[in-house]
Parts: sequence; structure tokens; C-alpha cells
Amino acid sequence: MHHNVGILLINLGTPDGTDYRSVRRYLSEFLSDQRVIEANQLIWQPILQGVVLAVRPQKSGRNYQRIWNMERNESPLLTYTRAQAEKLASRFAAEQIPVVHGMRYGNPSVEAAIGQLTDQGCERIVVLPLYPQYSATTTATANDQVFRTLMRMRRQPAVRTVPSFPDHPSYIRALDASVRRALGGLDWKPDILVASFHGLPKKYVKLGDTYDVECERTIRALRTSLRLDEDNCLLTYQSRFGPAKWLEPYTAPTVVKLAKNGLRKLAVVMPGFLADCIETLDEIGNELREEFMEAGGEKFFAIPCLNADDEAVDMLETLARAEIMTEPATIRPASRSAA
Ligand SMILES: C=CC1=C(C)c2cc3[nH]c(cc4nc(cc5[nH]c(cc1n2)c(C)c5CCC(=O)O)C(CCC(=O)O)=C4C)c(C)c3C=C
Ligand SMILES: [Fe+2]
Ligand SMILES: [Fe+2]
Repeated sequence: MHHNVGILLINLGTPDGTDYRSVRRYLSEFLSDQRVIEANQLIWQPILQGVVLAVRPQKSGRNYQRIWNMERNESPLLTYTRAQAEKLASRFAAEQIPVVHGMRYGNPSVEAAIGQLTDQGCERIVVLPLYPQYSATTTATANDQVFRTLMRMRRQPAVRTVPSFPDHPSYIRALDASVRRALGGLDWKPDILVASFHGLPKKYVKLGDTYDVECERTIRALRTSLRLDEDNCLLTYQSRFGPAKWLEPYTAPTVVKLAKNGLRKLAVVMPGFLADCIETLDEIGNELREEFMEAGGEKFFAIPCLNADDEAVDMLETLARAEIMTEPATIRPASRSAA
């Protein structure tokens, strides 16, 4: 018996629609997070509300439209995150351990997801931020949101947070399987595999974020697993935002340079994203493809993220079980009446 434990998956979040108001609401919440933009709010908020959110929602909304899940009228990030939670739930159904998903920004909120678990009598929550590489801008703020919710609860559940897992064998196994499956399905062989991670301002790394070394750990383990080396499996960083220096090398200039130097066939994997989203489907799948082709490339393939692949669900199950298996020191009664 696991004493009423529940599992909470947390991903970034995404707008409810592609219209200006929906995208603006989402970006406003996201870019007001001081874990994401570490600036004096008296200076940043007028720039954000007056300049950034005056133009960016239209532009982003058009990009979201290109990748939107029309069938369900929702963002792909939500579709895949929900699918991961549902498949993981089936792995824990026999033990009656519920699995829910919450988004750091937007819907379903972390607060609503925690409510679903406590309504089912959960006294313990295993929190699994869906980021293999730690960053304060993602992992820490996901956990912050859990603790903010707990701050308002008279009867708190006990909480364990799953640490980042940049080279956990079950993660590397899932990546290896997805790359081999994707490349095996092509009738051409890429000259090079580019592994593109979401970028981060260099300043954050200097201040102590371990994101870059965790990306390097992932790529080292993946190279070993795929029997590739530094020359045919490159690490790059995408999605720069704002004027500051971000982690390098940048994905797009690297790929354009490769094409200009005569490279013709390229595959891109995005190991930092567990679910396909605007950054993978549009920035890489659409924009980077165009840039590569315009620079002389001939074949381009963006490898789908792990999404709800069986190996990805195996990974989530392994990570969650590690936290569930060890019982807490004290089991508290679920309610006053049970005491
Ligand atoms: C200062 C800005 C940003 C930091 C720092 C940042 C870090 C960061 N983000 C992810 C994962 C995702 N980001 C996504 C979208 C996205 N990211 C930023 C900015 C920063 N990210 C913006 C403005 C956006 C919105 C999209 C746009 O307007 O172009 C997404 C996808 C969301 C979706 O709806 O599909 C993900 C996932 C990581 C892992 C990370 C730090 C390492
Ligand atoms: Fe981002
Ligand atoms: Fe982007």
C-alpha cells in the first residue's frame, strides 16, 4: 500500500487559443515570472506591458496557428502532456495511484491539478517537472508553483519533487529509441545530427544555474548510446529571446553555416523538450527547415519529441516509482474523522 500517494506532472503551459487576447494573457503570466525574467519589475513591467505585449502576441499567435491541434482546438503541448499523464495513469491504475497534469502558466493550473489529487484523498504528492535538464527558469518555478499552492492550504499534503534526470538511463534509452526509429523510417541518411536545446541567458549560468552542464551530460550520454561523436552529433541552443547573450552555439546560425559549407542532409533532435510544442514544431520544424533549405540544404528532418511514446512513459514511471517506493517516516491520518 502506498498511503494515498498521487503523481503530478508539470509542464510549461501554453495559450488557450491563438487569438491576441489568449496569447497575450499567457505571455504576460510567463514573462512576469521573476524566475524567467530577473529584472526590476518597476522597469520591466512597463516594457513588457507596453512594448513586448503590444506586438509579440500577434506574431506568436500566427506561429501557434501553424502548429495548432485543430481536432481538439488546443495547443500540441497540452495534447501531448495530457497523453503522457493518461498513459502514466494506466501504469498506476492497479495500485489506485492517480496521475494528473498541471501547467506552470495557463491551464490546467497547478492549483487545479493539486485539487484533483487532494479531492481523491492524496496525502502525498510526487511532483515531476517535465524538464530533463534543471533550470531555475523551468524546474524551480514549477516547484515554486506547487509550494505557493500549499501556502494557501490548511491541510497540506506531503510533497516530494523529482530531481532533473539529464542522463538517467531510462531517459537516454527513450531518446535512443526515438532517434533510431525516426531515422530508420527515412529513405535517406543524415550527414549530421544536431541536438538543439532551448537556450538560456548566459548570465543565469554565471549566477549558478546548472542547465548548460546538464545539457552536456545529456548529449554525452546520447552520443555514446547512438555511437556518434562530437563531429556528427552537435549540441546547439535555440529560442533566443531579447538582446542579452544566450548560451552558444545558436542553432540557426550553426545550421546555416553547415549548409553553406556543403552539408546537404540534416536531422535535428530536441532532447530537452519532452513534448512537441511551438519551439519544436514551428521554430525547428518550419523556420529552421526553411533557413537550412535556403542556405543550400536538400534534406531536413525534425525528429518528433518523446511525447507519449511507450519508452517515454517507461521513463516517467521509473522516475515516479523511485519516489513512491520509499515510504515516508510517518503516515498521518487522512482526515480528522479517520484519526
Ligand atoms: C527570457 C525568456 C525565456 C527563458 C529564460 C526561457 C527558458 C526556457 N523555456 C523552456 C521551454 C519552453 N519555452 C517555450 C516557449 C517560450 N519561451 C519563451 C521565453 C523564454 N524561455 C517564450 C517567450 C516562449 C513563447 C513562445 C513564443 O512566443 O515564441 C515552450 C513552448 C510553449 C508552447 O506553448 O508550445 C517551451 C516548452 C525551457 C526548457 C527553458 C530553459 C532552459
Ligand atoms: Fe522558453
Ligand atoms: Fe521560439
